[in-house]
Amino acid sequence: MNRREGAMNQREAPMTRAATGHPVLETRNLQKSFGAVTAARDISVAIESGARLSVIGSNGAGKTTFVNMVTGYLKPDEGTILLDGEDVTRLDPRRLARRGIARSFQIPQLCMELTALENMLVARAAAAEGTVPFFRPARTAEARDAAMAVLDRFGLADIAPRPVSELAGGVRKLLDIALAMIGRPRLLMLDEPTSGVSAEEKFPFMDRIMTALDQGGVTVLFVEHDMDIVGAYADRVLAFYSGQIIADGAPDHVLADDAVRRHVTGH
Ligand SMILES: Nc1ncnc2c1ncn2[C@@H]1O[C@H](COP(=O)(O)OP(=O)(O)OP(=O)(O)O)[C@@H](O)[C@H]1O
Repeated sequence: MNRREGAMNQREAPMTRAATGHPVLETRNLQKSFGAVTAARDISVAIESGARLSVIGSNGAGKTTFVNMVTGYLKPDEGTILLDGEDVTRLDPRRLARRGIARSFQIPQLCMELTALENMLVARAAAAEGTVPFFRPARTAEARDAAMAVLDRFGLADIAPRPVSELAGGVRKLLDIALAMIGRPRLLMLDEPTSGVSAEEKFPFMDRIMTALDQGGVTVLFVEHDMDIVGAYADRVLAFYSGQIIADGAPDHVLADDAVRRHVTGH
């Protein structure tokens, strides 16, 4: 059974993966404005361990603002962020990364001149030390083995010695996610993982990512505009509109919601 068939079955019995306990992440009444624009209004949500949660919404709905607040790139004006029950609202991205929140970006954040493996070693040292030691990537055999194990999980072992500048866009995206996994995060945020991936490639691409992430035992939150991908790979969907969550639940339920059809999917 591939991931897509698995996801179909999950939709009949949504959230089965989520039955493992307390929320990894909880936000309470998050508020953020930019001048007259309210980008987050009273965002309260609990994300359970093991979830595959997709964040959807049209342009400007507040998805990135939410992800940026949870990963420490933006400070909320009001509200609280709890990681495993601990208040982390004021922590910066580096400290949050060390506490187990990792993210990938729509445009991969990689060092082009370094090889894939060297990028992994820099990321590993950064995860361990909390700084980005460009001139001191982790070089022990243990660090190398750990980096190769993560590359292997993503099917990237063969490109380990190649400079990132030589790699295709899709491979760079995979490497960026592998990089985020090197610190063994508890929660991984993916920003539009399939953007720029062709229609034929997007399902195999997501299968590869999700299989690798399943092995890593990480809770995943992904921002996504492609509803086929959302329907196939999420077990829960948060729909944003105008800085608010307008629907939250299993994909079938959220994608059939009238307000979501009106404001998000455009049906
Ligand atoms: N740094 C900023 N300064 C001013 N306004 C901002 C800033 N960041 C976001 N906004 C505004 O906040 C609102 C929410 O933006 P946000 O980027 O969170 O939406 P989004 O759902 O991620 O959209 P997209 O899908 O286009 O990335 C928008 O009106 C946006 O213009």
